[in-house]
Amino acid sequence: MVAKTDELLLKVDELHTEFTVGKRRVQAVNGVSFEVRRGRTLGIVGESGCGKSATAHSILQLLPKHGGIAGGSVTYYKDGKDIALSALPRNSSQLRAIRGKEISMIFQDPMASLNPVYTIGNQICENVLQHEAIGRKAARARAADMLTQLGIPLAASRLDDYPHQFSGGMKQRAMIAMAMICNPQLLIADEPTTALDVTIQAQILELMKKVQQDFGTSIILITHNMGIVSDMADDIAVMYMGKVVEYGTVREVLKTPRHPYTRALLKSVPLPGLNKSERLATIPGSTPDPSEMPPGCPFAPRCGLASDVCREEPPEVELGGHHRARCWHTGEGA
Ligand SMILES: Nc1ncnc2c1ncn2[C@@H]1O[C@H](COP(=O)(O)OP(=O)(O)OP(=O)(O)O)[C@@H](O)[C@H]1O
Repeated sequence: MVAKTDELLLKVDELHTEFTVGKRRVQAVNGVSFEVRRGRTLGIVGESGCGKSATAHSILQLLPKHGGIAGGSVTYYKDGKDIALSALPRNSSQLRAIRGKEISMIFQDPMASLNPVYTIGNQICENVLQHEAIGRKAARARAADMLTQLGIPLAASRLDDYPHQFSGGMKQRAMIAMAMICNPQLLIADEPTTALDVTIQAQILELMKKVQQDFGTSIILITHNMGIVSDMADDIAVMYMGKVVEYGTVREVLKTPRHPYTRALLKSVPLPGLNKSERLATIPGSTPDPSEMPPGCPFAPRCGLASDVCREEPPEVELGGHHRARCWHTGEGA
């Protein structure tokens, strides 16, 4: 079992990512900062459209042509050196060498990422053949071993199957195998279980925990599900309208949430030991259009604590430890 540490692996600092849609400019990521430490899981949580995926895709610059990083930085710490990932051209050989080898991603929908015309084995081996000086036979053996570790019976013979011969849960395991085959330092999992039924969801999440324990992989887990975050993550970044509004360890954020949005999110999901006796609440109102953001705090129109001061950009308040929240009213309403 590999221990969790406090050593920095990735730092995202004041990241801005924009998309241009016709004449509109969408600020999908609007000054996001967080850290990922070795062997730990950071959960990024927030409602649909708050910029979770755009943040994840910005780390490896996996953005469409009409999108790009407009400010801030992403730094990867490797063997005592820091590499400014956001400063590398998106098709540079340096960035390509990191993608899939040191930092890899798994996506929500395995069907969108698995190619139907290639066998599972070919697709898993491709990654390792691309990044390592290894023969096809050795790559196949490693792929079979990885699938076995991920609980696929008779893995060596299943390598010749095509994606349509795998069930949903098996496809997601194959995706994890593809992402893990090069033993990356960081695995970014973007809603990895949303498309699966709850039993398989639980199995896949357990597998990700095991992979982390066995290999010491850091994980960024993106989800809209606070329950999954409370179960899986060590640290949490709560996002709202392209910003991290609260950040800290799971204990700091779940036990003493200080942003009204985090509190509202927590009241809207059943969490063991946290809100047993309370009725679940919904968050009133809806998120504003990201291309027409109101001035000041974007949550103010939906917030019970909002006052005149919230028309101004809220400060990021340091709350002790790693805990911080972006709000004028962090001391109220607990
Ligand atoms: N390829 C794109 N082109 C244009 N706008 C985009 C693109 N991808 C995301 N956006 C916009 O950026 C904002 C953030 O989207 P993003 O997908 O990052 O949110 P999310 O929190 O991951 O949502 P979900 O949970 O629904 O996946 C949204 O307003 C979205 O419409």
